[in-house]
Amino acid sequence: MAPRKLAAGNWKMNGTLASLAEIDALLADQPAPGCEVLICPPALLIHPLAQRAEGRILVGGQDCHPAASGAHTGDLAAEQLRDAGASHVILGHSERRADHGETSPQVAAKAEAAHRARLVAVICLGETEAQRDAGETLEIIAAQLRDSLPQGATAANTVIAYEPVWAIGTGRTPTNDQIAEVHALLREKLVAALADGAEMRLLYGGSVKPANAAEIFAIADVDGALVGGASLKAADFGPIVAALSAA
Ligand SMILES: O=C[C@H](O)COP(=O)(O)O
Repeated sequence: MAPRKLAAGNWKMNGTLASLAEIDALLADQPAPGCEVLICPPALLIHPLAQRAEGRILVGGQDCHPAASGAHTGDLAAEQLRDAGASHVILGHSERRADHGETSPQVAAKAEAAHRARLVAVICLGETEAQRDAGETLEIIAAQLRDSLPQGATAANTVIAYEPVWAIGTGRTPTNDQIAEVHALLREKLVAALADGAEMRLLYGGSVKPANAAEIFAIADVDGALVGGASLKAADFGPIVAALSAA
């Protein structure tokens, strides 16, 4: 069974080679954290980060193409991420759904490609503010989960991240009850759909900071976080990793 707790950092389109010093600082402060730590940097930094981390943290991509190779200018195959040192790949982030028009069936196809390359797929779901205001959150999340989950998903090869679009990079977070409600729905749907659905890890993402991490990690069925802005600096991500280790 996969270790339960996962602190994942999504650097998005931020960072250069010099930024890898933040990982040195993180590991110097917490050489053996009590949870898995995953950093998903821009693709160009996957290989140098994996070499530098020497297995002490996990490294992931932020997207992959559904095909294993071919004429797809500018895209990256899951096999190439794996070859560079990645073990995970984030898929279906709301920024890719918005910026690149990714649909849930496309996310499922990418996740199947990730699994073929032996990558763990971190599949992101989340409602917009308008959808929440309209009372559609649970319906939207259920539909995204149903359509984004690939054939062959297991607790070992797939992680689900709930990221309300309106909480990403805004400093706003849902209430604990709102997070608990969505995670309970995800758990119920996963248990119904998969033999090991009770074990699949559910991350919360959206304005997770050192100040709110412990409170969020205490919520039922929150097995970790997908952290954006606060994953860029060891001074911010370190306390989040520590809070999850202690949860
Ligand atoms: O993938 C990470 C999420 O988009 C959260 O980003 P944030 O922590 O900057 O709000």
